[in-house]
Amino acid sequence: MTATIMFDLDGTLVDSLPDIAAAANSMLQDIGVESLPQDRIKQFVGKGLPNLVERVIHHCGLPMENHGDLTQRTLAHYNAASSDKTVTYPGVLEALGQLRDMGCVMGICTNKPEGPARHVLDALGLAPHFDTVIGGDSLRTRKPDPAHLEASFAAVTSTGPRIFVGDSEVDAETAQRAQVPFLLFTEGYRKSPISEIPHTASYSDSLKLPALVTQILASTK
Ligand SMILES: O=C(O)COP(=O)(O)O
Ligand SMILES: [Mg+2]
Repeated sequence: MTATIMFDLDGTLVDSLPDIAAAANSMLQDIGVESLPQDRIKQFVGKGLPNLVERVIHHCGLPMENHGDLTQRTLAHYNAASSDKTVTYPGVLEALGQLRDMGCVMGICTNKPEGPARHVLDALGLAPHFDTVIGGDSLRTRKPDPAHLEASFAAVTSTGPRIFVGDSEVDAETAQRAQVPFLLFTEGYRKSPISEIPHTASYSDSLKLPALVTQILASTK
C-alpha cells in the first residue's frame, strides 16, 4: 500500500524565512519605516502573506487602511526575489525521492501565494515530486480551514491513506479538522512547544520521513 501525502512548504521543506523577511523589510523601507529583525518576522509567518503584512502593520503601529497597498508591495518584492536566499532543509530531496520510489503521490498545501510557491519549487528542483500545488491565494479559503487540505487531496489521483506533513500550529489544526494523520517537522517556524502541538509523530531530520510514513501505513492496515 502507498500513501497520498500533502506537504506544507515554508518551514517544512524549505527555509524561506530570509527571503520573506527581506520582502517585508523592503516594503517597510519603501515607506520609510525601520527594518524588523528576521526573528520577529518569523513569528508572523504561517497564515499567509496578507496576514503577515497585517501583523507587521500592527507591530509597527502603522494605519491598517494601508493593508491592501502594503500587501501588494510586499508581494511584488517577494515575487522579484523569492528564491535568492531560500534553501531546502537537509535530507528533503533524498526523502522525497524515496517516498516517490515507494509509490507515494505527493502535493503541496501551502499558505504561501501559489505563484512564488511554484517558483521556489522550480528553483530548488523540488517541483517534479509534486502533482499539485494549492497556495494561500488559490482558493477563497486557506489553512487552518480544512477545505484547503481537502481540496489539495482532491486535486490528485490517489489511493491509500492520507498524511499531512507540516511545521506549524496552523498545519496541526488543519490536519486535526480534516481528520488526517499529521507529521510535525520540529525545526521550522512553530511558536509553541512540540508537546502543545497535536501530532501523530514528529521529526527533526527529514531523512526519517520515509520510515514514519511506513509506520503510519502499517498502523492503518
Ligand atoms: O506563507 C505562509 O504564511 C506560510 O506558508 P506555509 O503554509 O507553506 O508554511
Ligand atoms: Mg509552514
